[in-house]
Amino acid sequence: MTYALHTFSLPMTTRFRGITEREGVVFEGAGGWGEWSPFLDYDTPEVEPWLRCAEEAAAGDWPAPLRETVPVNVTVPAVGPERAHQIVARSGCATAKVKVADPGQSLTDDIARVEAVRDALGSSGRVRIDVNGLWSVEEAVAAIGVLDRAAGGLEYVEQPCPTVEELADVRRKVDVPVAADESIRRAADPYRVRDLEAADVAVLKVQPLGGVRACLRIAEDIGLPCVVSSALETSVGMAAGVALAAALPELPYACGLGTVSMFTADTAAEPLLPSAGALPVLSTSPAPERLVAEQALRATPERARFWQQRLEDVLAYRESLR
Ligand SMILES: O=C(O)CCC(=O)C1=CC=C[C@@H](O)[C@@H]1C(=O)O
Ligand SMILES: [Mg+2]
Repeated sequence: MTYALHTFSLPMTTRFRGITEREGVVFEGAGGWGEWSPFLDYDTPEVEPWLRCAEEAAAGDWPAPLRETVPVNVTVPAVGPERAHQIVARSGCATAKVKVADPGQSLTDDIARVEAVRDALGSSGRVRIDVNGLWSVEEAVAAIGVLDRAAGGLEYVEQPCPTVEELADVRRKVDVPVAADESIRRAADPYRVRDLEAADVAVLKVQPLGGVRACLRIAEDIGLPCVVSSALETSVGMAAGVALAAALPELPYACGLGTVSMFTADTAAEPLLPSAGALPVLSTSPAPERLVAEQALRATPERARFWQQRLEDVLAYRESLR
């Protein structure tokens, strides 16, 4: 496969995961476009499966979908309650995922955000929280009870603590279901989560786990309900997550794939944004027409060189494994 990289750099509307500018590349293959956008803090072996996901998309090698649309949650960053209310009310989604335990904020801030989200969703909506592994077991047990009451019932708590062992411990101590996200990054991780009975729900991200087909196999093997979440892809990469969600035999929860709205612009001319809380399923990724046409979306030549080097490092790493 040859790789003619188009490097993008897109400002985010709100700081998220410490990121204000999202960088990555897209390239075209025989069957469509793929996006490769591993976060900058990941090293070469870690970003190799991310490339496999992009190659699968560019080859046009996705399994047949079982549904035409995929329900998504609105993602609420660690913002104040008024802004949180506004984000949820405007989203059209019936499920909200609320970031909590953000560094520099208190449990009181989280309570206010979760209450505002419940108010915006109404009693029939679902509220889940994402801790990104920032609590100890003791903190988790105390905070989950408080936030469950503030939310009028939580659907689940995502990654309350950093380790799989701690997740298992929390899961035994609280009634709210536990979802594993950061505990599932490499291909072997989901099996550990299953074996230690550490979670009720598995969060699958197509890029870190090596693509749609790889994730389908994992989902089948671990036998846990799965939520497909984004790794903050642009629409080109988001389509791969949607393809996985569309091909999973069971999809009991809304997916975390509604994040294209967190960018000020998108690679595709028609961004993959939810309508009435759901995304359309596409047979291939949308073409990055805007990125190709608009200089403003492209990264500087220096950043483009960085991504070219990053790709060469991964290809050399693959060779070293053969
Ligand atoms: O799940 C969602 O609603 C959106 C995706 C999302 O929250 C994330 C995407 C990328 C990096 C992560 O820090 C973050 C997450 O923790 O789930
Ligand atoms: Mg998460």
